[in-house]
Amino acid sequence: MAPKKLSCLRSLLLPLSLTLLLPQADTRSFVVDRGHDRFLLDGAPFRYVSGSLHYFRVPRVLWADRLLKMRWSGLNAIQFYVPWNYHEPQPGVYNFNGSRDLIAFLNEAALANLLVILRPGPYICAEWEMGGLPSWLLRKPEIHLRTSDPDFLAAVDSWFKVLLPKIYPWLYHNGGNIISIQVENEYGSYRACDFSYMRHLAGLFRALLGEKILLFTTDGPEGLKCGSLRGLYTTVDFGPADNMTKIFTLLRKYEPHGPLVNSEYYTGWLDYWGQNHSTRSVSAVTKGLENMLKLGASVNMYMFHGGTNFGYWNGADKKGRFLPITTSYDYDAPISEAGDPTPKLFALRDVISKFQEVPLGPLPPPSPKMMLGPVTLHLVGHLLAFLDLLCPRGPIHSILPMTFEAVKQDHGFMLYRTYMTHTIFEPTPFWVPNNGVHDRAYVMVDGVFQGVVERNMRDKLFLTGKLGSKLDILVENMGRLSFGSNSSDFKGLLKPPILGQTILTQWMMFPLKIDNLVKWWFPLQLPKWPYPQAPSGPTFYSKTFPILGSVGDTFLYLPGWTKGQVWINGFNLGRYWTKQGPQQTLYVPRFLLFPRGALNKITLLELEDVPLQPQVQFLDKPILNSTSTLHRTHINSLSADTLSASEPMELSGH
Ligand SMILES: CCCCNC(=S)N1C[C@H](O)[C@@H](O)[C@@H](O)[C@H]1CO
Repeated sequence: MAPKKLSCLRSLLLPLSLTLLLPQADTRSFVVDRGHDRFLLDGAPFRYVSGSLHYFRVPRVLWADRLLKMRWSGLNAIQFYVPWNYHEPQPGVYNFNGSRDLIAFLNEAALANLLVILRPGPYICAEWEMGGLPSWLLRKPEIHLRTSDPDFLAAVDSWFKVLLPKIYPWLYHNGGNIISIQVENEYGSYRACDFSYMRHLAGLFRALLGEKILLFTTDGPEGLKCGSLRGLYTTVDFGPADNMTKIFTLLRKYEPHGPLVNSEYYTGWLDYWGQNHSTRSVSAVTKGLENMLKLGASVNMYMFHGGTNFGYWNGADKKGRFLPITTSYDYDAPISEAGDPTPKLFALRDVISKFQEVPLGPLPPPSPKMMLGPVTLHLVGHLLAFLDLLCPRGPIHSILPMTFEAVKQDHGFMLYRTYMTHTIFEPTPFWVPNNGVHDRAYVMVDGVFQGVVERNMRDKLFLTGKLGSKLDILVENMGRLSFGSNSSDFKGLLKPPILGQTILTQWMMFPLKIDNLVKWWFPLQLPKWPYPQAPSGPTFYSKTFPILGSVGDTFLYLPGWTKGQVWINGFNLGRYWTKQGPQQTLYVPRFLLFPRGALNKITLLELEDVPLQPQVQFLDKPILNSTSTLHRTHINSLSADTLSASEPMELSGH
């Protein structure tokens, strides 16, 4: 719905007298009043108290619920990114449908009476796959991302010439709810410091959005030098533990007048697989917010609702080593991953209420939760048994291994196959030089799982084999660097592996379309397993099951499983890594599940080791803070009723 119609809708909802007072598009304005260090909205002093949520981490059916809760919390604005790679999956192919319907999300925000601070990038960071940049940019391996590299700018121009005209009608002065737009993202933290790039972006935004919209930049205090640009309003980001006075004083060097703005006030923090769950205390977060509001600053809380990295969408950081982000983006945010208000939300609402009106009326209750299980899964088959279906076009042949990007495989998995050129009797070291496994390699000889070689790790495998034995290497893309990348994060085998003294050549690459197989081909007439031993390593498990009671949000718990990917009724729920933690459960929104006895289907691709009992549980609470060592104690501490089945179900096997 275009904003003009929207304002008509609003005029229907409001008493006529008030409608006459509503400013029409020609008198609407959102500007910086440098004389009084404040914003003006329609000419009146205005301060935003905003919160971030990412439509791309929340299924569309849940958008209205989350936005209502944010409005009720006392926010008058929301802030969100637009991930380029979410909307342009292939060059020139655009997707703004379903959970990618950006305009529908803007409309939902308007209906919730929330203004919008939009951050369209082109780079967004956000712990999102490649910081929002599409991986197909890397099909030109020499491209210099986030610079005035002509190849990069050509792709950026082409994308923004599609996106920006879509949001133009939604600019506040045109009758919409977008009050400001960020150019790039923390550019000052990027090594390039390419001012012609930033000037190009600013010019493009002005050309496509006009002169009225407020354009701004956001940087940490150390990034202001390279991240700010004349003509763009300068803002900062910092968290509760940072020195607000010092940072705002530094900001004044760039914006001597105008409102103080913290565009990312961290209410929590991100999680990496294998590290402890991050939290920020309620007291610290609320104290910091109050101090900023007392100064008259406008603040956006990052995140107010984090959501989930479904599918393969998580990004990664590099802090000495490669650190993939977890599937949960709970962020210890005021609204939990499952959409439930936390004590932090109520505490923040109390602070906001000291400075501006907060809506009255009850907050919607937490969503209904459901426990179920245990559900015992059955072996569907080894990944290699489905190779023809997973790679219907057959393999690509090359003397040296090719990257995911070179074969146009954006996400997920690729199988690399070669044959042993001589018999190896003694266990012989196998490795990939220059840390060239991006990111995890599951190694098999004639279908027998040998172990894992992973990025950052120096460990080697020791292999034996016969002349002509198949050497299969399943490589998993764990998500491209979203921050801290001084070079492009190509995926796959970046160097030819070495076995003993032999550089392995003559490769076949099988880009695997696993999601298609799970969605369309299961249940299958099981293909014959061609090897004598039982399948080990990458294997599919599955089960169909009815839900006899009422359906609710639930948290899939996979005790004893190691690492893999999960689909529920064909929806890619994301990665699990029980062995690493800290996340032990995956959020399952209730709308994914069929009620009243209809059959639901869970499918796992377990990449390493399967528990003796291939069971999973559906819990009514998440477990996000149990690293592998902690996990055992945690599981012992869970009350019996949480762990044991609520009641065993009659499971119809398929
Ligand atoms: C280790 C953090 C990497 C840098 N990211 C930082 S500081 N952040 C700023 C960045 O702009 C935002 O998109 C988020 O990525 C946020 C962390 O949640």
